[in-house]
Amino acid sequence: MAIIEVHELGKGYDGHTVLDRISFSVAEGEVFGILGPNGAGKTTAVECVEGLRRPDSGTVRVLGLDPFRQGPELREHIGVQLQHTQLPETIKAWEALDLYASFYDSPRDWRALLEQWDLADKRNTRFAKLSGGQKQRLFIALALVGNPKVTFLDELTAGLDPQARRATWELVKRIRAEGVTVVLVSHFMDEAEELCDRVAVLDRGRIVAVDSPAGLIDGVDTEYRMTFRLMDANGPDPGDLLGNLDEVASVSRTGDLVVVSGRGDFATAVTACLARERVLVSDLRIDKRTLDDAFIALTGRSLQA
Ligand SMILES: Nc1ncnc2c1ncn2[C@@H]1O[C@H](COP(=O)(O)OP(=O)(O)OP(=O)(O)O)[C@@H](O)[C@H]1O
Repeated sequence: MAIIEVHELGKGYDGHTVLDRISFSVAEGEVFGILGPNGAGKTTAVECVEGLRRPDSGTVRVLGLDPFRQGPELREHIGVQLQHTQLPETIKAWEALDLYASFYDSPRDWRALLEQWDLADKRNTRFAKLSGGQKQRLFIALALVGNPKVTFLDELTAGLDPQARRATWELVKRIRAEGVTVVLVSHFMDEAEELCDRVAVLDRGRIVAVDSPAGLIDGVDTEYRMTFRLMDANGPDPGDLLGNLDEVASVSRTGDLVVVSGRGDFATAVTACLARERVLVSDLRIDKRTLDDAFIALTGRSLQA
C-alpha cells in the first residue's frame, strides 16, 4: 500500500522552476531514497511532502492526507529530521524529548527511547555537550517520539566521518526494522545503495528514474570498469587492440591512463589480449558498477563531482 503519493508536484521560486511536475509513491515499510546532487530540489520536494512548503501545482497525499491543508492532523503521524535541525545549547537530552513528546497526542515513552538509542546515561547532558553521534541519535529519537508511521531523514550523515556515517546507517536499519517507513534524502550513493529499497533519482528538478539500487545498476549497459596505466605510452593504441573485443563496450585514454568498460568475461578477455599483444600495464584495477555509474548513465554526470 502506498503511504505517500506524489503526482505532478511542481514548485518554483521567483519564476525559477525547482520541481518540474515530479511523481512518485512510497510503499508502507520501505526505505525510500530521494537522491540527487546539491540544488536538485530534494529538500524542496520532501518539505512539500511534509507540509512545510506549499506546492505550486500537483497533488501530494501522505497517509491519505493533504500535507499542506491537513498539516496539524498529518504531523501527528510523521517524524521529521530536518536538514539543519538545531536545539538550544543548554537543553538537556531528556528535556528535548519531553518537549517534543508534548507536541503529540499519543507519544512514545521517551525514557524507553533514551534506552533504545543508547542515551540513557546522557539524559541530563546538555545538547551542546553531546558528541556528534549522540546528537545524531537524539535527533532520531526526537523524530520517533511521536510514534510516527513515516519518518523523513534529510541528509542525516552530512558532515559525519566515515565511521559515524556507518554507525548512523545501522540506526536507519533499526528504524526500518520497527516497521516505520523511512524517506531518506541523500546525496551519497553508497548510503542509498546500502539502505534504500527504492530510490528516486532527482536531477535538475526532474525525476529521471525510480527503481531499486540493484535495478538502477542493472540499467547501466556495462557491468565492469577496468583502469590501468600503460608502461610504454608509445606502444600500440589500446583502443585499437581492445575496441573490437565482444566483451568491451568502450575504451578511453588520457595520457597513459586507460579506462575500459565491459560485461561478461571481460577481465579475462582484456588481460589475455594485452598479454598476447605484449602490452605491459601497471596499477590495474577492476571495479564492479555502482549506483554512481547508474547516476552518470542517467544524468550524464557524477553525483560526487
Ligand atoms: N526558500 C527558497 N527561496 C528561493 N530559492 C530557494 C528556496 N529554497 C530552495 N531554493 C532554491 O531551489 C533549488 C533547490 O534547492 P533544494 O534545497 O530543494 O535542493 P537540494 O537538492 O535539497 O539541495 P541540497 O542538497 O544542497 O540541500 C536551489 O537552487 C535553491 O537555491
